[in-house]
Amino acid sequence: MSRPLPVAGPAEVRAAAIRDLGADRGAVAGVVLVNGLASAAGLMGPWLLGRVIDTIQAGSGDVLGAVDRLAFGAVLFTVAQTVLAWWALKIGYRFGERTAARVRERLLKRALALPPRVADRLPFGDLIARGSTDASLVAATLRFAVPEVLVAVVHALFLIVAVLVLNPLLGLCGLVCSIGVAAAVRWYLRRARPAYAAVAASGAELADVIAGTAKGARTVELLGLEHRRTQATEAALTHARSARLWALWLRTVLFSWSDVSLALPVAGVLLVGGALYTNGLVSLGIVVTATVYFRQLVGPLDTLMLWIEQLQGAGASYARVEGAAGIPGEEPPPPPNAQDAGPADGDRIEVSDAHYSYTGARDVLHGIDLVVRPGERLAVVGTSGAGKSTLARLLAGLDRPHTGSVTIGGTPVADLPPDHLREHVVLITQEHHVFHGTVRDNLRIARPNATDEEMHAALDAVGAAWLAGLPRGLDTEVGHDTHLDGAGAQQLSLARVVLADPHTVILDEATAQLDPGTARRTERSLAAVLRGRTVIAIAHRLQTAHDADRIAVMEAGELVELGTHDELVSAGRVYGRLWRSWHSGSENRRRPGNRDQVSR
Ligand SMILES: Nc1ncnc2c1ncn2[C@@H]1O[C@H](COP(=O)(O)OP(=O)(O)OP(=O)(O)O)[C@@H](O)[C@H]1O
Repeated sequence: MSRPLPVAGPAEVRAAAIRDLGADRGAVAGVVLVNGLASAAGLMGPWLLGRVIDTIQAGSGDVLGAVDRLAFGAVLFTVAQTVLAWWALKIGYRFGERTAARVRERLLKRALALPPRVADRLPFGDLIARGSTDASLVAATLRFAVPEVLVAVVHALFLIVAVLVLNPLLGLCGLVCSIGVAAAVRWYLRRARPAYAAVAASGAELADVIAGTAKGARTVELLGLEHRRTQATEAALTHARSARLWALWLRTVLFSWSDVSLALPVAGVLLVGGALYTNGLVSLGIVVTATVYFRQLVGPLDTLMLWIEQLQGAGASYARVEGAAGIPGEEPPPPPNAQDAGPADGDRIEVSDAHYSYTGARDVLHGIDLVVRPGERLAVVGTSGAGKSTLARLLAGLDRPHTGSVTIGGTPVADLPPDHLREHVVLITQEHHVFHGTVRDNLRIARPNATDEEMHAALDAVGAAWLAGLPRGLDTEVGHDTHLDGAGAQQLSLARVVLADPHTVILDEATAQLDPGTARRTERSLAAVLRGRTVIAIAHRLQTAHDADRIAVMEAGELVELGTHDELVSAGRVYGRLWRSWHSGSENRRRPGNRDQVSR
């Protein structure tokens, strides 16, 4: 079971948010400035309305002319406010898009920088949820929340300051009546953070269960585990649903409470303003202006409420996206000379007293000692679970033993940087991948500076005749312009091996599960790839072991026999027994193409 991925704490999320805002500080300042101007223009409308009322009430001079001028001014300021607010939002949205891209790129870079041995053990569904749902939520929030929140805060501040300047008593009255809103927000925030963290975690758990079922679909089908997997999915769904319902309930209370609270400042200002006006302490125009300002405050405060609620979910997602920085990378760092120097002592592979455990609780390899000579063909045989694939992973540098060593030319293979590693050793399994992009892109993964001639030669070597039929040759988009079948995709990945040109190739089930037709084509391609290289084959057929220079026999995590086919047959121990039982089997079992699986 893989350990859950780390989640960043509030301080780390704050630091990341400040970093993201700081990275585009020009845009942030632009939003605040332009929006400040828009808010200032917005204040003029209600003020001019108050002046209209006071002018009509005074009733002296050219009242109509004065009212016309004031009304024209109000129209001008309203237009100015609309244009400035649109401009502020435009700057804000652009900022949001840039920042969202930055957050996604950061997560992607972190995930890609993880060594395969670390990435392999991560909870797959959780990582996918962070890169998709969480990153999208953070991106959407940054895109809309930052500009809208800034706009609302600036607008609200301007309105409050304007009422305080207009009449401090009315301003204070409005603020006292706003306490209900503050109480609602405080109540909500105390509960919302853990609630949304639980929503995000239960979503990731659900993604993990679904991804696990999809990844192991074959095993689920073979072992009849459908009911158990359905039960696990239902349990995860129930968990996710109750977490979401709790968060929704909190949200419902917040909005009902704040709706009532938002009406109070307007009512308070009207009541106190009415009393002040009746006693001749304030003009009617000022009371109307202050009431309209407090009425207008509902708009930005509503926006802030909405975002406070949304930010809880986005905050939990931000914490999960940033938490990826805390995924432990490598165990011990590679020695400095391993970074630039390749193996010094030839291509000799040496496994010395290697112990390995997946979980830390139980060793699955118990002190393996093995030397593979350059150019040798070694077959590794053994019953299922004996540790063959684990040994293959250590030999390929995908993992390192917790004690002992696995070296190539004297250098620990897991310490070799990826570029050097693939020049020395490549593991071929039946899990080949075709990347979105052209055939050329797919091949240059193995050797970035490969020429067209070299790529054609590599595809030729593995018998990829389909290249000639592609509409745009190496520039054909795989998956878009053309579809490659299983054997074609395997040939493409084998051509990558030819280009990487490693001295050692490790084969683990490269063809074991393929249908006979595909397997035959793939084996022909493989033969071309293996020529002139050291080959370590996890042998699932005794014929493969028979053709090898030497055979290593594994049992329960130990290397129990090592020698040539003839030596092991005459020793009459584990391999000898296997060979005799296979050899004395039916004609049918020896027919070419039939698989005698040693490891099952
Ligand atoms: N990812 C893993 N986490 C925990 N234990 C594992 C993992 N992979 C393999 N094991 C365990 O390690 C032991 C060796 O497994 P390994 O796959 O290396 O054997 P194998 O000889 O290759 O078997 P097979 O022929 O069935 O593939 C087994 O007990 C297996 O259950």
